[in-house]
Amino acid sequence: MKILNVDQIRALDESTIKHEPIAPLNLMERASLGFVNWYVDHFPATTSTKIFCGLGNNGGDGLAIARLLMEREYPVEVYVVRYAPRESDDFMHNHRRLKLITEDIKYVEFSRDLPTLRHNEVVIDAILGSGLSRPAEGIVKATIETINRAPATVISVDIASGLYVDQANQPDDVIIEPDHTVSFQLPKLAFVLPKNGKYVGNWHLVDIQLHKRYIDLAPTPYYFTQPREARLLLHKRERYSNKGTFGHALLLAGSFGKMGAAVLSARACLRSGVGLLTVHVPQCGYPILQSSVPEAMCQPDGHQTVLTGTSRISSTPPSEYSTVGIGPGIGKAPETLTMLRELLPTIKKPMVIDADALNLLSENRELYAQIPKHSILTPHPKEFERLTKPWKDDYEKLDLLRDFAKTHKLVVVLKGAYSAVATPDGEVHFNATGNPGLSTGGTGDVLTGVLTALLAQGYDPVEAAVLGVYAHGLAGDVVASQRGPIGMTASDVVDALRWE
Ligand SMILES: NC(=O)C1=CN([C@@H]2O[C@H](COP(=O)(O)OP(=O)(O)OC[C@H]3O[C@@H](n4cnc5c(N)ncnc54)[C@H](O)[C@@H]3O)[C@@H](O)[C@H]2O)[C@@H](O)CC1
Ligand SMILES: Nc1ncnc2c1ncn2[C@@H]1O[C@H](COP(=O)(O)OP(=O)(O)O)[C@@H](O)[C@H]1O
Ligand SMILES: [K+]
Repeated sequence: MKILNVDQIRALDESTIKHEPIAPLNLMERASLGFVNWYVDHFPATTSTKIFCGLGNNGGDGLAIARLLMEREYPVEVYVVRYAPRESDDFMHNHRRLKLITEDIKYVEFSRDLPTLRHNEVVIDAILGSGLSRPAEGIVKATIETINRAPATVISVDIASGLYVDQANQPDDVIIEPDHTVSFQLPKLAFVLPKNGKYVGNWHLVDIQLHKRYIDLAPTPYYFTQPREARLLLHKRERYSNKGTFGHALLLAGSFGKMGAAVLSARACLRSGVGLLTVHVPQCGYPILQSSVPEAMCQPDGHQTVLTGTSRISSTPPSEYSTVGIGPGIGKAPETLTMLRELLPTIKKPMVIDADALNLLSENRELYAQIPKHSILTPHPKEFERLTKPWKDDYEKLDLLRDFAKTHKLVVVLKGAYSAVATPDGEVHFNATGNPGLSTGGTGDVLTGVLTALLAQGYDPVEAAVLGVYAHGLAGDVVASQRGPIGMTASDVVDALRWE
C-alpha cells in the first residue's frame, strides 16, 4: 500500500472528484460516513460525544459526523472553534445542514467558551486536518491543550490537529494526543514515525474509494506492507524438494557470555525454512550450540572465546554457502574485526549483517565498500546512528536511511515499531506487524536468523527483508495475543514463527 505526500493526497481528492465523478460535498459525506461506521462499531449509542470542528474541510467532516451521529441518536455536542473569519464552502454547507436538525451549535472564540471534558465521554477532534500550514496558536492552541489535559477518550478525524502529514513539527508545537486516529484510505507518513507515537495513537483506515488509477500511478518512495502483500512474497515449498533445494546457510555468531544470541539466531533460521545450517561459534560455544540446536551443524572457531574465522574442522570457505549471516553476539574483539575484514571481499552474494558486525563496520568505514551489494543490514536506531550520523528528527533520519541504502546499494532494515526496510533503489517499506513486547533482548538475533534463512532459500534480498520483518513481527503479535506483550521472550518469538 502506498503512502502519499500531502500534495498527492490533495490531488487524489481532486482526481476522485473529477473522474468518478463525485461532488466534493458528497466525497466529504462519504468520508464522514466512513468515520461514523467505524465509530458506531466501537462506541455504543449512549456515548456522550463532543465534536470540535475547525473551519476548513476537516471541520466540515466534523459537522457531517455530528449530523450522522445525531441521526443515530448519539448524545452529541458540537463546538466550532472560530479562529479565522472565513470558513470553507463545504464547511458552510454542512453547517447549514446541521442547523436544520439542531439549534445547539456552540462557538469557541475564547478559552472561557471551552467546556469541561469528562472521562466517560468521547472527544472527536476535527479542528485541523491535512491542510495544516502553520503551528496552532491562540484559541486553536488553547482548545488542543484543553483536550489533551482532559481524561476523555480522544479520536482524531484524518490526522491529529496540529500534526503535519509529511514534515517535521517543532518541539514546542501543540498537537492533539489522540487515543485513536481514523484516517481515510491511505496511511500518512506521520503515522509510522516513532517520535509521533503519542500524536497518532492507534490508527485505523476507512476506505472511501478514492481514485484507484491515481493511486496506482502516483510516484512515491514510501510503502506500508499489508498482510496480503507480504504473504504474496512467500515461496511455495515444492513437493519434489530436498534439503539441498533450500540452501545451506552459514551463521557466524556468539562469543563468551553471548552464546544465547547464536542459539536464538540459529533456531530462528531453522524455523524459517533453511535446508541446512552451519553455525560457526567460538570453542566455548560448541557444546552449548550442539546440545541446544541439534538440527544445526556446528563449527568451532580456533579461538576459545571470540570469533577469528579460523577452524580446524572446516574445509568449506564461507563463499561457498548459499548465504552468510554474521553479527549476533560476536563482540568487537580485534580478531573478530580481522575476520570481518578478510571475509567481506570473499563473499559475492548478498549476506545478512547485524549487531556488533555493524558496530565494527561503523568504526571502520573503509569497509563499507566491501559489503556485498544488496546485502541486508539490520541496525536498530543506535546502530544506524553509528553507521551514519545523528539526525535532528525522524524525517532527516528517513533521508539518511534512503541515502545510505542507495549509496551503498544495500537493503537496510531500520528496526523498531514500524520497522523501515530501505532498498537500494531508494524505496522504504514500513512494516505493519510487531508490538512493544518485542522490545526485549534477543529478538533482533531472531530476525537475523529469519533473514539468513530466506536469503539461503534464494529470496530476492528486498523481498526477503520485507517478508522476514513482517513474519518476525507477526510472530511477536501471536505471542502477545496468547500471553500478553510483557512476558514475551525472544524464544517465544522463534516458536511462534509461521510461514503460510
Ligand atoms: N478534499 C476532499 O475532498 C476531502 C477532504 N477531507 C477532509 O478535509 C481535510 C483537509 O481539508 P482542508 O484542506 O480544508 O484543511 P483543514 O481542514 O486542515 O483546514 C485548513 C484551513 O485551516 C487553515 N490553517 C492551517 N493551519 C492552521 C493553523 N495552525 N491554525 C489555524 N488555521 C490553520 C488553512 O489556512 C486552511 O484555511 C482532510 O484532513 C479531511 O479531513 C475529507 O472530507 C475527504 C475528502
Ligand atoms: N515497540 C516495538 N514495536 C514493534 N517491534 C519492535 C518494537 N520494539 C522492538 N521491536 C522489534 O524487536 C527487534 C529488536 O531488535 P534489537 O534492537 O536488535 O534487539 P536485540 O539486540 O536485543 O536482539 C527488532 O526487530 C524490532 O523491530
Ligand atoms: K483532526
